[in-house]
Amino acid sequence: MAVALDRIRVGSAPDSWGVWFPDDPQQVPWQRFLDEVAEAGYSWIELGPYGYLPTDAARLTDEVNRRNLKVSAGTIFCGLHRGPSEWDATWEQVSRVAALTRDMGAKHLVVIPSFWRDDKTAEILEAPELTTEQWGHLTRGMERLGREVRDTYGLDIVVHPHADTHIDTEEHVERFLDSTDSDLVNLCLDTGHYAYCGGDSVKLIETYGERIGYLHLKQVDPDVLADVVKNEIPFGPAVQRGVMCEPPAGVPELGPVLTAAQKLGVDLFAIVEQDMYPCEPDKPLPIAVRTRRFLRSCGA
Ligand SMILES: O=C1C[C@@H](O)[C@H](O)[C@@H](O)C1=O
Repeated sequence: MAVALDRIRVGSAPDSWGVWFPDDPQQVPWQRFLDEVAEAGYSWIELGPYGYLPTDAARLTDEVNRRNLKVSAGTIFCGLHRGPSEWDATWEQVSRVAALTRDMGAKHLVVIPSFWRDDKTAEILEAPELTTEQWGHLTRGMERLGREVRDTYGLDIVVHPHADTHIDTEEHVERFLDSTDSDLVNLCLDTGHYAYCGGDSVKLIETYGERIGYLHLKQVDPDVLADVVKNEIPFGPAVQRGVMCEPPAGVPELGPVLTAAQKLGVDLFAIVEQDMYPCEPDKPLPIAVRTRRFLRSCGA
């Protein structure tokens, strides 16, 4: 009998329906996502890319309430390692997303660092390693973001390590955490991205427990990943090859991750995200139903 994971709040996100962009002909309409995520047995969702779901808070509230759904977070992308000149554009994006996130009753803003390699074209956009000066811009910029988002919108930022960004490997994630103030900046640990970049999620939860503010549950297919690493394939094409797979077929094992998170003794969102852009419209629902059932078997 699995341990009851009563501090874990499971949800899902547009990402698990193949949604990466606000508007794209290869994606399912937002009404279908909302209908199916509720049908699959989830009660918490994220906003996904801003503009995919309605951006009018009253309208979105009506749509989620009708389906007994609640919103756990919104998401932004930013390149604060480039220095203070990035602030105005970042804040302009943050203002829109954070206002909607707050108005939907959520408490978290997921912050994803910008990509150093283009998802679609594989073009190298920036060096994969930051200079010492850029690390300084990144950590001070994220602290400023954490402070201003909290003061202005009442939300906590949770920074999301991600493949093909500068916060990816164990070394980079630990460096980021060691260089930022825990009162201002914590982590959205994405178990799939962390495994993709060679990290061990259970170890990170056990050693940096007080910095884990939010979870994305995701698994990697180790065979596809070996090929991706060997051939230096960028993240977008890697997803098309199925590198992020349906639990429990991949790694890391999610039961031990959830048990380690439960032991932290705090309430934590654990939002399922199986990247699959682009996908056939009938593919996500059966996977979502099976994944929800699997997580229940783990106690969540
Ligand atoms: O949180 C996420 C948002 C997606 O758009 C992203 O690319 C995905 O991999 C992810 O983890």
